[in-house]
Amino acid sequence: MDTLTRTNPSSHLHACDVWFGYPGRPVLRGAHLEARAGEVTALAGGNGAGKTTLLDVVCGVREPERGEVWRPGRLAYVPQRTAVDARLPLTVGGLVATGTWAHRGLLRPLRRRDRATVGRAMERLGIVDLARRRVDELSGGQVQRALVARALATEAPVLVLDEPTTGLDCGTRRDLLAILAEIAAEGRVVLQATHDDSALDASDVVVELLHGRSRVRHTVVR
Ligand SMILES: Nc1ncnc2c1ncn2[C@@H]1O[C@H](COP(=O)(O)OP(=O)(O)OP(=O)(O)O)[C@@H](O)[C@H]1O
Repeated sequence: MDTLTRTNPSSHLHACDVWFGYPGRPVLRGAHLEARAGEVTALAGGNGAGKTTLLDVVCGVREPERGEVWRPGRLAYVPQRTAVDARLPLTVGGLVATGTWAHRGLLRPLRRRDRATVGRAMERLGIVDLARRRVDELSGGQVQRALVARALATEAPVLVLDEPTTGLDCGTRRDLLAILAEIAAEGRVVLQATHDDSALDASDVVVELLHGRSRVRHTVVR
């Protein structure tokens, strides 16, 4: 079998020689990606380069035609905000609480521990005051923060985000990037696909996708 997906005994997320295409459209042609615990890794590349496709493969949403993917345990995926149906009939608190389903099981009531996890995630993203607001009444930046809080509430060791800063104002973008750096510093893997220069600058490692292959563009030594 050419394709292999494994749980990584180390704390790194790793994709090796990944091939994937849509019908009649090859996209990934031997892409490699490594994202280490404790670092923010950015996946860069022009429109249509295959960033979302590679994230989908890395997260297990799409099965590669060839290649290997290792994941260090559970993973939380924040898709592009525009790919999320913001007409969700949910409050912000309800949305963030769905992040705890992995611990408590679908439709089981929130335990005290789950409520504390949800509260901490909302506090961290500065959205406690939005807890009772409906998601479909929020601005784009507020939805983005709620989605990241939901991912944090999963307590997964790996956080994968697709263009998390797109459409955010300067201050919100800066705050979100600082939060991602803090999350990585706690020993988690943070991987973000991005076009945003400030997000690239704030990342420890930048991997660029070009013609379906990837190369490390730079590693920032802090
Ligand atoms: N569901 C799909 N079916 C067919 N082709 C697709 C599908 N999704 C993406 N593609 C194509 O695959 C290629 C890579 O798309 P992908 O969304 O992965 O790129 P990207 O780097 O994330 O782009 P962007 O920066 O514009 O979001 C593009 O040519 C796109 O048109």
